[in-house]
Amino acid sequence: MGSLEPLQRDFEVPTIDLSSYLQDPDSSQASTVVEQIRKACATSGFFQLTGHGIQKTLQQQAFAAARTFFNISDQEKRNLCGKPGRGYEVMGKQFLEPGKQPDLKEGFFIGREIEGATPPFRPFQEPNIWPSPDLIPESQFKLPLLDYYRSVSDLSFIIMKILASGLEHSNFDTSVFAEFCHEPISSIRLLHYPPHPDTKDDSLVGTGAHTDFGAITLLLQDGNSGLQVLNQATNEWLDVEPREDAYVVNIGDMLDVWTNGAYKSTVHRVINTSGGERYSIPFFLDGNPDCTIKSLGTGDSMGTGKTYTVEQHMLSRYAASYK
Ligand SMILES: O=C(O)CCC(=O)C(=O)O
Ligand SMILES: [Fe+2]
Repeated sequence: MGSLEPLQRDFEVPTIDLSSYLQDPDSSQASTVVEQIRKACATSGFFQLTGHGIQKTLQQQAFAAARTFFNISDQEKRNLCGKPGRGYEVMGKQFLEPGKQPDLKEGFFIGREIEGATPPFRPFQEPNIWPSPDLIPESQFKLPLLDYYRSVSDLSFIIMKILASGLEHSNFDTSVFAEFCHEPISSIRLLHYPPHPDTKDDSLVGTGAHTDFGAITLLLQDGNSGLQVLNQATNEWLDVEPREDAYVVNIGDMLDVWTNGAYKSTVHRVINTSGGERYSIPFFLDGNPDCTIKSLGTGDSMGTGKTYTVEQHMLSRYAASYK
């Protein structure tokens, strides 16, 4: 076996078909899927997932909901702003890349619905904010989006299992993943990018260069290009093909820390040069708020001796990237 360091030419975003794993996770085809995912996460930290079992009609309903929402008036959207991770986020509210202008995108966050929750609410656990049914009927927004949320959330737990299986022969204790997936902070975010106003002005970005905060992200794209991943070895941006049938799955900072970089959280950005409007819907699995983020290997390989909870980590990342 050669060096474990990935070669530069291995930096790619492969497409991986999950169907054999879903049919029988103990089959030999399923082990191939586990290995393909492990390898992708150890190199670019990104892959596209097909055969994931999420219905095309549900995905289309989620995009239709996003289009309807972003078309309502500016004032009506602003009335639906909320705490971090909930409701409407105005254009330019997030500022991900120092040295660039604020992100040219608007968004709408939906978190896990918590039955019977009463105040005071912990951060990221506030009730969702919904447009009044007179503005957008529940059948066109709230209901399909909650359905969509549950489906992608279930898929994210399956991917966490696969990522744990991929580490079976390492010294990482992945038993914490079950706790992490219990009552997690997680959200879907409807995103709308207007056409890029001036492709010659490189201070303008749709989503500035960043790494994701949580464990994994499952992103649905609308077929418009714009997402790029940074190959740090060559300092080149790799375009991610906008496939409507696939989820772009990527590793976030928590998993990178847990695995000492065995799974990589890679810098990415969006520049909407598609010429038209671009919509995307990321799902972020950020985990149980009380879970600790530190190396799961033996010894304190982070060297700092510091540990953070999911909640502390999320609060500090939101504070750093929101105006
Ligand atoms: O819109 C996209 O394609 C990616 C968005 C993204 O990277 C994020 O929200 O973290
Ligand atoms: Fe991201």
